[in-house]
Amino acid sequence: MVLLFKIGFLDVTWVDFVDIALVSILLYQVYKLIRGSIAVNIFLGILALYLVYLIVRAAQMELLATILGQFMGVGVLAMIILFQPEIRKFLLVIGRGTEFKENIFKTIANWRHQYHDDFDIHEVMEAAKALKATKTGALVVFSRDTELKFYVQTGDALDSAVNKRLLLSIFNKHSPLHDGAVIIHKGRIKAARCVLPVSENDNLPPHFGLRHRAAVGMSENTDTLVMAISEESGRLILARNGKYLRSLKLKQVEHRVLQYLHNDEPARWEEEVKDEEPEPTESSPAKA
Ligand SMILES: Nc1ncnc2c1ncn2[C@@H]1O[C@H](COP(=O)(O)OP(=O)(O)OP(=O)(O)O)[C@@H](O)[C@H]1O
Repeated sequence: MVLLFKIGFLDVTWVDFVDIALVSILLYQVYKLIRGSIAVNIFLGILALYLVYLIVRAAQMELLATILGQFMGVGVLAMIILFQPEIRKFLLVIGRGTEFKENIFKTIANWRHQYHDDFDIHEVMEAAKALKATKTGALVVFSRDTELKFYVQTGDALDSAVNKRLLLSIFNKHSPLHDGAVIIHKGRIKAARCVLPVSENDNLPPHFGLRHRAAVGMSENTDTLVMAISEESGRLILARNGKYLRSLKLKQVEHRVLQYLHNDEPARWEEEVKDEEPEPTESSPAKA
């Protein structure tokens, strides 16, 4: 190994620089992933404990080092349990971003096109327009690649074509199916009344109720695009990868849904989300 310089008894090589750079990137990515959730506090706590352990061990404080060493011994297992949702999310992000996956998608593009032609997005948009106008709460999950069997099973299976009247009937306040979410996959309404995971992100606006938290939570945990319409204000949000867009015009919503379905989303979707205009206050009504 090429020795760059020495600090006391430490031999510093270029590999050490690469090592430090990679660890820094990894830590930053982990921080970015868990930022805003309570997991960040646990992560910082574990990091602080580990640093203390390193110092204690270097100072050869045997007793304290042994006690902290016990914690560190079970640390990996504890971290897997504590960070289970974040690890899932991390692996999902990696899997989603690989070139391999992109190539596969391109290869089967024709098949994808055929299936999306079966699905008339205007039916959903017309339904969304009516739901917003009548302030009818709605939660719709678009799943491009997976059937979401686990979530479908939490509701009532339907397997019907997507059409405006059916969506309006489902979300009608007097319908027994109106509670929970509708899942759309391969141009079919797979199920209604589905229960979605609720986001624990502390940074979501306080006025977000369970419906919106469920939309964001679902997008955190799965590779889906979720649309929520508020019963209180008629406001619509689109959630993706734990982020959300609001104040969108219906044309923009349609565009986003199509981009998602055709796997043609802008690389900077998440950054764009952060730049969205702030939620209007009570005195300034929502635009969407
Ligand atoms: N985890 C969940 N999964 C699926 N649907 C949910 C979930 N949590 C809430 N909902 C749906 O949201 C509805 C309203 O919940 P809540 O009143 O807390 O939301 P809200 O955001 O305040 O309402 P709104 O968005 O209409 O203003 C519930 O009746 C249910 O249909």
